[in-house]
Amino acid sequence: MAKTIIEFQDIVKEYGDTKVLKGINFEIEQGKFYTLLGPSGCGKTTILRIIAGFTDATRGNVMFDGKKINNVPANKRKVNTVFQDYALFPHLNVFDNVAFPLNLRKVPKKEIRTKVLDALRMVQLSGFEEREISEISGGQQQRVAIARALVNEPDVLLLDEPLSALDMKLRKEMQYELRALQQRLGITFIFVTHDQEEALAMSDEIFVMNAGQILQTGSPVDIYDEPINHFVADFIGESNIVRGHMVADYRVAFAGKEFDCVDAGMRQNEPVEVVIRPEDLDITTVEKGALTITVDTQLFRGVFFEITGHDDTGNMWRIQSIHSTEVGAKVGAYFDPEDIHVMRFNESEEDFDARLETYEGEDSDR
Ligand SMILES: Nc1ncnc2c1ncn2[C@@H]1O[C@H](COP(=O)(O)OP(=O)(O)OP(=O)(O)O)[C@@H](O)[C@H]1O
Repeated sequence: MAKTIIEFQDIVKEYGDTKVLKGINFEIEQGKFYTLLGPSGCGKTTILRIIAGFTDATRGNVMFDGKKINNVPANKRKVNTVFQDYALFPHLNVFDNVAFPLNLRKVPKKEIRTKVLDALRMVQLSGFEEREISEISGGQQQRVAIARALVNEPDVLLLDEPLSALDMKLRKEMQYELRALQQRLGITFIFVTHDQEEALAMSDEIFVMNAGQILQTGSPVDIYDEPINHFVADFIGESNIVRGHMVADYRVAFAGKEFDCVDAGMRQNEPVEVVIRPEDLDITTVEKGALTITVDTQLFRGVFFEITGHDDTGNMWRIQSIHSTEVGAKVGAYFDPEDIHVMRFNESEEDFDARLETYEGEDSDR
């Protein structure tokens, strides 16, 4: 296992009566790409600011490389931040922007030149040294900001929504670039976004946040396939979420019927929520379907038809199918038992992980 570089121990942040972080615990391992993902105002930037030393936590400890750093000033921490608006100096050229932190530290001129040229090479901007900031594109400005953050050779790079000012095409390109850069340098990246697609595409580990809390931690695949609750299932990707109850281990009821599933460890008759992703549902004839759906809308999305409809008990369903149908038609919907994901109400992440571990093992032996 890689070394833990940053640890948050029960971090609380209050502004007056408002608690914006409600007891945050996590460990960040060296050399991985982490993403803090959550809606606006959930506390992502506040976490970055506490790591950087721009804001103090009200309670709790921030550990860096095993040592408490609560009282270490920002300029003494081995972290650097890339801000959303890049915060470049418009009156300085590319070279001088990147050199700025080194000039501040009174690094010798010759060393500055080597380090700046190295940093610009890392972000593929060699030859742009003399350009003014106004003479380069948004994506290039972004890379200058990253070069400036890298020039101090931080152990951890904090990136606060660094792609949000870019248009969609450039944003996608920069996602590849940032990911490749992180893997090449082996520096720990902590990236903030409210864009779930971006988080899924780029991260080794995602912390899904809401209202000052981390709801779930895991790899993109884990979080997508096994969301802990309604919020996470809804926030990450598209979901059908319907209510039901557990009949027994590996047997769940919803939409007035019973189905085999791969989830277990709940009480008999316990009310649950069931998630099935639209891409895991397909349409067939009513006779062959597991559920009968009346089609409400159909949109052609290029690679698939996006069909919405309702079942006999009033649940709404979204289906992505390569087959087309007609509005008003009755179709059968089908899915595999492993595509049903059952969620308990108010299960803690610890209990959720323990249950998954126990029953996933059993399930594969069945
Ligand atoms: N200096 C401050 N004084 C009072 N409240 C603050 C201060 N800074 C942040 N907040 C509040 O703390 C909460 C969390 O803010 P934060 O910027 O961490 O959220 P965020 O998840 O990064 O949001 P966004 O994606 O919009 O940047 C918000 O409700 C915000 O209004």
